Amino acid sequence: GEFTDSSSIISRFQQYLKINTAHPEPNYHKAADFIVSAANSLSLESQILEFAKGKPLVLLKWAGSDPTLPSVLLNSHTDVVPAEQEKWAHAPFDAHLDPSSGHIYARGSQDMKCVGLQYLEAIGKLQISGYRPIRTVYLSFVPDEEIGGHDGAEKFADSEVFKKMNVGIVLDEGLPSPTDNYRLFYAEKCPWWLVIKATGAPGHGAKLYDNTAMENLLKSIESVRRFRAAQFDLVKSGLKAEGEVISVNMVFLKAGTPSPTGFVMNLQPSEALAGFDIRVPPTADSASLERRIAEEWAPASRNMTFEFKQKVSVFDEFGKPILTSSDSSNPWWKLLEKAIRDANGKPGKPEIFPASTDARYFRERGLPAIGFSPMSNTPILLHDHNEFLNKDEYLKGIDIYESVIKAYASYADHQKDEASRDEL
Ligand SMILES: CSCC[C@H](NC=O)C(=O)O
Ligand SMILES: [Zn+2]
Ligand SMILES: [Zn+2]
Repeated sequence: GEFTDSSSIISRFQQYLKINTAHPEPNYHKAADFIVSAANSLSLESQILEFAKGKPLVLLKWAGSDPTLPSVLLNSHTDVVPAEQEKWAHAPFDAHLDPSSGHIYARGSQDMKCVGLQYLEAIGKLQISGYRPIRTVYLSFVPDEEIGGHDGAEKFADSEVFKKMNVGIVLDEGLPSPTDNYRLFYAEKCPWWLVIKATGAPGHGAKLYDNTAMENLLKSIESVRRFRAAQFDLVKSGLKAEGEVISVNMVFLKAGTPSPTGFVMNLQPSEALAGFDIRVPPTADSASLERRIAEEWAPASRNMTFEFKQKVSVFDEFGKPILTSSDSSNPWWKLLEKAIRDANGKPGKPEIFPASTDARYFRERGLPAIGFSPMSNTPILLHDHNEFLNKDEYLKGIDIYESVIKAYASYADHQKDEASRDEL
């Protein structure tokens, strides 16, 4: 039919990609209208929630036959990161389909407009096949993820509406895989955004003396670099996965005395700052990292101070690391793996997501949440220039979700489900 032929499916994806929802001025209303009209054509119940003004969240519902069972939530964010238009081969909001490769170039093609629309396309296919869900399936299209999710998923997960939904399992974004595996994430690293500041004696640019701000800062930077290299070596040697090590990258340097032509060259400044994006896995020894920061990276003994611009705890309110179990205590994990295999895909090993997603707001509340974006044989281009997804890979992802949504919405082992929620 017209709805399920692959050229209509691809052109709907392109339409969604063409809506410019890049920060700092995302066109959220246009995206919300697009989603609501797609939902109408599938006869899904829809509502727009505005937890923060100008930031609509679209919530869709596909009612199940047994409303007493905990529901399935399929989450995706509608916002995307900005793109440097001139540096792309094809404009980031043209959704250009390259006829020879089949790649669709657009900001959001991997992160994560693909997933949001694949959920809907999969539901459309299931409806046409005559399938009726037992569990209720909800879809949330949330704003704000790329700037922290505080006005999106965080407020949503905190809301009365959310409580009434009685969610039992959440699916959210993952990462592409360059191999034919599909990557699955049970946890994510926590962002610690650190600014260290060195102070020291100012003086003549020609003079050698101790305790300058620059020297004090450089000693810290050397120490951070050694730590970074050691963590990275663990990954390079294959001893640890990317998700298991602490990442630290210097993201800014600020020092010097400005002059009309640049900087004063013969004056050693009395202050110097550096910023670091640190990501801490929930499995890491975060207490020892805290000591390292206070004792080695910003020691008061070297005239240094530090401040966190953001410091997300790796622990929940009971002091337990925030993660979703991927063993037999979590039936959703096995179901997902099996559903992927049933659709001829290969599930990978459980991993820790290297950056942050909205999944943490659901995991924090004790809900199982799995990060999964069905993109295999695809380079990782999130936040990069020329982000693309191949059209066949997109279509394959819809088949995968058809299998996954059917498995989840049909899963009716009530007792087992309750047991696994208690354990989590
Ligand atoms: C911590 S708020 C920013 C969230 C962002 N998420 C995806 O890239 C990230 O930098 O991981
Ligand atoms: Zn994302
Ligand atoms: Zn992102």
